[in-house]
Amino acid sequence: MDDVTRIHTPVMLERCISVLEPALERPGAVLVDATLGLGGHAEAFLSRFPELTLVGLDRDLQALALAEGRLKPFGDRVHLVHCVYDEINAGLQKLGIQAVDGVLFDLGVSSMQLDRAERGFAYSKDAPLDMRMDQEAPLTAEMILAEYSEFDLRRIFRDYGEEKLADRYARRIVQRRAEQPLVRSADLVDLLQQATPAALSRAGHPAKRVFQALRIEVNQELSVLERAVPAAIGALRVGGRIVVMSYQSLEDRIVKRALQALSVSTAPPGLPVELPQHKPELSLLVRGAERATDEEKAENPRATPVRFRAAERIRSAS
Ligand SMILES: C[S@@+](CC[C@H](N)C(=O)[O-])C[C@H]1O[C@@H](n2cnc3c(N)ncnc32)[C@H](O)[C@@H]1O
Repeated sequence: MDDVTRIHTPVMLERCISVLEPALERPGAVLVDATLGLGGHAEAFLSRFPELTLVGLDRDLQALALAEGRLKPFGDRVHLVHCVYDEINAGLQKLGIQAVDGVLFDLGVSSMQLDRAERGFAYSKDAPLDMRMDQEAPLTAEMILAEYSEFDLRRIFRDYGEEKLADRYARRIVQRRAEQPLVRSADLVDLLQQATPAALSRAGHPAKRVFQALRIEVNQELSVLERAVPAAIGALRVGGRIVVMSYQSLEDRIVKRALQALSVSTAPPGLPVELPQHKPELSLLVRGAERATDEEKAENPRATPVRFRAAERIRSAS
């Protein structure tokens, strides 16, 4: 087993188990781990529910290879699929599975992706500007920095990084690439540090938000998530449950909207009562977004920003 799988502690594991448990006790239950990563959550679920079948999705081939080794002891109870999670239904169809009892999303990058410098996700490690979760995907961070217009760079830094200095950083990148391309993360970090006024350099690392924005753009994370949550809900049988853990507000906003949209009656107010009403398909299991306990945050700093949302499917699509 690779070292990275041994040191990884799954975020809010006991909470995930307690929320999904009522749905997974059914004989023949199927859980989709839509963000398999290193298989930490998956391994715990397979151990806790001896009859459970697990379908693990990931767009990262290295993650799938590591998880495959870790989950080998569970034999044919495990099915791994290399795909983007909005392709959940195609993945299930290939396996001949019509509906599932639970879906778990633990969004973002894995500790392995951050730790392996060559993947280019960490601004603290010099590496090629890659940032692809799927090593077969066509777009890298280097290509974005070389090819996007100043307007588009500013837009992604502002919209995906919530970066106040988006204008300044986009302008500097365009000036710099006219002389020399940006190919390594250290080149970009240097440029951002030099472009940050001293008064602002105390408000966190200047590269943090730009790296987040580039990663989101490279992997089209937000548009994929917008499609994936409704698709996952569509795959749940009635009584099935979904848990989503997000690590930044842009993702959490998408998850919140997707769950809320299906948990309220969608009939516009003021319509005569005899008209057919769209009844809610989901019941929210958590009020707002739950956070990790102080104890868990102290033990596992990755849990600090997590926002946990969950819902149960109470009706099939109308
Ligand atoms: C935070 S890690 C999951 C860790 C996992 N829960 C564990 O306990 O080991 C997130 C994983 O989701 C994968 N991922 C992120 N976005 C994805 C997407 N759109 N489709 C498929 N996998 C995705 C990443 O490649 C990464 O391996």
